[in-house]
Amino acid sequence: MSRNPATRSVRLRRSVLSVPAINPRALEKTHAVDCDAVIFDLEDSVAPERKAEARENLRNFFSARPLEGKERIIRINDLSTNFGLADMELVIALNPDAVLLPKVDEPQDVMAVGDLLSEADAPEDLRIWAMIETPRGILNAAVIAEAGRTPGSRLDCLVVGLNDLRKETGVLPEPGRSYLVPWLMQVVLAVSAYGLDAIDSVFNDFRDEQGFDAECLQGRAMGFAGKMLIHPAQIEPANRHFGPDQAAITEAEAIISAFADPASDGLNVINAGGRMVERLHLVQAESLVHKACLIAARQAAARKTM
Ligand SMILES: CC(C)(COP(=O)(O)OP(=O)(O)OC[C@H]1O[C@@H](n2cnc3c(N)ncnc32)[C@H](O)[C@@H]1OP(=O)(O)O)[C@@H](O)C(=O)NCCC(=O)NCCSC(=O)C[C@H](O)C(=O)O
Ligand SMILES: [Mg+2]
Repeated sequence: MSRNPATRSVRLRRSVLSVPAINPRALEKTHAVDCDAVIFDLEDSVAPERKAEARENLRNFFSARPLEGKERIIRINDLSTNFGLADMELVIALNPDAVLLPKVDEPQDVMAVGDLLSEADAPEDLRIWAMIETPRGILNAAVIAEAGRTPGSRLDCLVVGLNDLRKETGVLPEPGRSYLVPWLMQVVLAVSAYGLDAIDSVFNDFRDEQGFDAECLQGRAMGFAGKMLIHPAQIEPANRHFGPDQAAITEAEAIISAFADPASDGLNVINAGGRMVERLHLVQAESLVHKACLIAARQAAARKTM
């Protein structure tokens, strides 16, 4: 059985901003910025001797006021470290939308966290995201994503981490990511096979607007749902590049109207202005228009709170 990406429930994950949990000022900024999701990082952006302080910051942040209209994800330290279990206790106490596991090598890494959540009776809608950023993680991307299909699995999203992957493999940073594209596509293929989302890696040089634009365009063309970000300046371009543009919305609406025409009743394929359009394109068009509606609703809600 194959699952068409267009039939998955549509989530907005164009811009996924990482915020070091050690930085209360940056945490506070997440209320005002227009990203779709926030990753509260307890892992690599927090020094070992400050992990407890970072957890305390997150407790204070979550208890102060709810973060409206954005997915909330906590990135923990690997369970094999001295910090992983304390991070999981915090996740269970704070009940974010998801927990992000770093350096996932194999499906068992995801299952171990799933078991901890179930033993703690964590709500079913507390999902698991997995960072794919090790050579074994790339090699196992398909079996990791497949684990998301086992009954009761909470796996929802894979996030590529190219800093770690470059460190492990020796691939050098270069525009176009030519040596990395095959591995990135392996992740996209894996999520497409098992109905998950894939988020493209961070782009470190947050002042390089042109470089960031090019990488967003590439990530979008490869099939990523969005991009992990490190700086608020990256949010607007990520939203623009990973959201449907007006031309795509107009085209999708035309496909929906063409199939709604009684003349299309009983037809699986029609001529839409000289182009073959099938019902599979209708499904894609409906999904795109739904996404556009979600974005419009978010913008309207944001205007209300201004
Ligand atoms: C990279 C930074 C350390 C730069 O910070 P800074 O020098 O403070 O930048 P600016 O002066 O331009 O900041 C302007 C204001 O914006 C706020 N800010 C900056 N970044 C963020 C953020 N991510 N979220 C919220 N707010 C942010 C600053 O506080 C300034 O505010 P104000 O002082 O009021 O003017 C910094 O951007 C940063 O720490 N970024 C995130 C780093 C991070 O999360 N790292 C972990 C994720 S990366 C990753 O996962 C790699 C992956 O694992 C892999 O292997 O590839
Ligand atoms: Mg990493």
